Amino acid sequence: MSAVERTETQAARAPEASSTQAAWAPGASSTRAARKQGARTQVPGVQGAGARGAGVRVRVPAKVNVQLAVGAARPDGFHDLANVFLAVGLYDEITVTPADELRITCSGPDAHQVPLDESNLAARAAIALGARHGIEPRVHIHIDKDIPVAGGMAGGSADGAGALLACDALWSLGSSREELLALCSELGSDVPFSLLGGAALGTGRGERLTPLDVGGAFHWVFAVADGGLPTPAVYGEFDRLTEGTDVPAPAADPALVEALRTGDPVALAATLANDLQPAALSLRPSLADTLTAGTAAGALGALVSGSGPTTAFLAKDEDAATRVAEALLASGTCRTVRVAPAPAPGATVVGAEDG
Ligand SMILES: C[C@@](CO)(OP(=O)(O)O)[C@H](O)COP(=O)(O)OP(=O)(O)OC[C@H]1O[C@@H](n2ccc(N)nc2=O)[C@H](O)[C@@H]1O
Ligand SMILES: Nc1ncnc2c1ncn2[C@@H]1O[C@H](COP(=O)(O)OP(=O)(O)O)[C@@H](O)[C@H]1O
Repeated sequence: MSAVERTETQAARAPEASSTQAAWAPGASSTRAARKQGARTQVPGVQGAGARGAGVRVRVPAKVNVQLAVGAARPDGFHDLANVFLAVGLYDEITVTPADELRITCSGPDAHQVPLDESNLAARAAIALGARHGIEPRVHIHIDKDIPVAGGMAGGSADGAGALLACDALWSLGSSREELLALCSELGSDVPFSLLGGAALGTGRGERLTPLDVGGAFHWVFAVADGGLPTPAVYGEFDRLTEGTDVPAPAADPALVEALRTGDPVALAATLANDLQPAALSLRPSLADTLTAGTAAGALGALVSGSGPTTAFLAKDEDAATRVAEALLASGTCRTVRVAPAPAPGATVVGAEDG
């Protein structure tokens, strides 16, 4: 097998193989809630999930921001964006099964970096959905994490959207897409897109989505850096770097939207843009070497993914992506590389699990 890890060949990991776990009770149970929970073990549309103790497994993609136009800081501390999201084929899998109390476990190479308390976005999603419907979130949430943590690829958001969809199915709530998207936007600016997938323009703080057409497959290489970059720190550095300047209102680039629509990688590469890139490079200057290495290896375009520190490289085709990935690995300018196609579907129920 090539030195380049391919997402398609990754073996499924069992929830039991988790490397970290934690449990807590989110509050006293109400009788009504307990009754509701007990009555809702059937998952419509998922074969074999009606048995007591069965769970729901959901797959959720990572994202790259092909355009991230950032406006000035708003009074609430957020920034207005024109955020063109593209979902890529790197996935976390979230499995939710009935349990005595809310419990969260995580497996995967970066599992030790994932918080296992109520700050975990998957836990927050289960609590929020339960609260809306008077259900105690007595579930075991297992995250099989393949998306780099704190890497600008929305891994936490993916887990939030995945847990929401999985709990909705487990509890047979049948929430509409609009209801789920509204809950997602309460969890975080990027969470609605993790549910939607494909490509979309995010306005406001990124949570108001307009789906975009994508006319073909794009082949991406991601260089994963050592350590993460906290998103608030990168926005803070953006504010510092733009202080005293007139920050224009963010707007989507029509040429980029057209490049997505026609599936043209050369045109997309020419229009890639990330206003957070100078801030990420200011906080992590070594990322410039990674960008240079990928470009020298033949990438059509290169940019920091969102707030970083993952860097993203658009290749002409699958073979070119493999060559860029191998050159990046050999350059020693990143911790690891991943190859992934785009677009990828949003959060999807992929099966039932025995409890
Ligand atoms: C930069 C982006 C690009 O898609 O993603 P990442 O690269 O981190 O994955 C997003 O804007 C991150 O979205 P997300 O990570 O969901 O952010 P949130 O939880 O809503 O906010 C975390 C913090 O980021 C800052 N923030 C976020 C969104 C926004 N439009 N303006 C901001 O200033 C704020 O400081 C906020 O307190
Ligand atoms: N389920 C989760 N997976 C990963 N990180 C999480 C999760 N829940 C909360 N977090 C927190 O969110 C932070 C950002 O992680 P992540 O979403 O992976 O990166 P980014 O915001 O750069 O896309 C992490 O440092 C971690 O503290």
